[in-house]
Amino acid sequence: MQSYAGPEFLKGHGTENDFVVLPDPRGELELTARRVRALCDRRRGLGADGVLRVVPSGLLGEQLPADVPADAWFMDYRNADGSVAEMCGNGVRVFARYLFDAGLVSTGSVPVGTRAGVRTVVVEPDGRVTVDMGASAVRGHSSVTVAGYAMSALSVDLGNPHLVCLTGELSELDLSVQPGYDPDLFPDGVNIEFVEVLDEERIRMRVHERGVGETRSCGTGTVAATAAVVRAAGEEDGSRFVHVQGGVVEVRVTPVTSTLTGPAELVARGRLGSEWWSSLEAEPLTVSGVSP
Ligand SMILES: N[C@@H](CCC[C@H](N)C(=O)O)C(=O)O
Repeated sequence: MQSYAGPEFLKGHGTENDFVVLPDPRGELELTARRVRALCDRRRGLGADGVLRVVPSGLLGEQLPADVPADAWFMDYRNADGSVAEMCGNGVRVFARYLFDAGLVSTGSVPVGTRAGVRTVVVEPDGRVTVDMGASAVRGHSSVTVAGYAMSALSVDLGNPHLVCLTGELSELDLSVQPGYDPDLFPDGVNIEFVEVLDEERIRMRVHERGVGETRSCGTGTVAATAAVVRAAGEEDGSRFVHVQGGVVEVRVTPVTSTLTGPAELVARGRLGSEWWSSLEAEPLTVSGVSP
């Protein structure tokens, strides 16, 4: 019989970009790609776009970026396909919500370690959560193909890679398949944003995330999109409300940094089935490179 004494989990989201949060204060969880895929499976698991392991930076078991202190909490982020990513803008806001709610940090701003370096997060008086995302680095132009139609794209780095396409009406885009991109430029994959300018203050965005597929929001993607739109408008810095399928976030970009503000909620907490979790311990054998 299944006993529910496995690892603790929480479920949360930021504008419907959803995550399983796994508290791991002693750095004991063995979070394999198989376990991540099982947790994120929307039929056989809890269902999520990604997993956020909450671990002290010093216990991560990986080389830390130079600016991450060993005593900061670290967001060990994984995409739904089990791949590791450097940063997640919605994830880090949900992560900070967990730290505050669990009493692991007190009020004020909290530094969170990520593979892209430290990101500082603040809970606003209205309950929204803001993260300082650092500078958005524009790398140059490339192209993206959707259903055989090629569009020009701007490469923007937020610690993780993005290609932003400024396009028109978004509702007809079929993002159920991976859009084409230049694999020589992005050998590890890329997040791809499609952006429609609504007016001087508002943009609409859809996104195909690396390691996930189409999601209802992507925090780093909203910052990349705003950076591209502000640049196209000939501005040095600027703010936009970014309308995604899961809600609205507010983004500000300047030449030296950027901020992302929006809702971040936790909706459930529980324990994983111990037998289920243990059954996922060993990676299954792969046949011709295909994992069962
Ligand atoms: N949803 C995220 C981005 C998650 C990582 C991304 N899929 C990648 O592989 O870089 C966000 O809110 O930023």
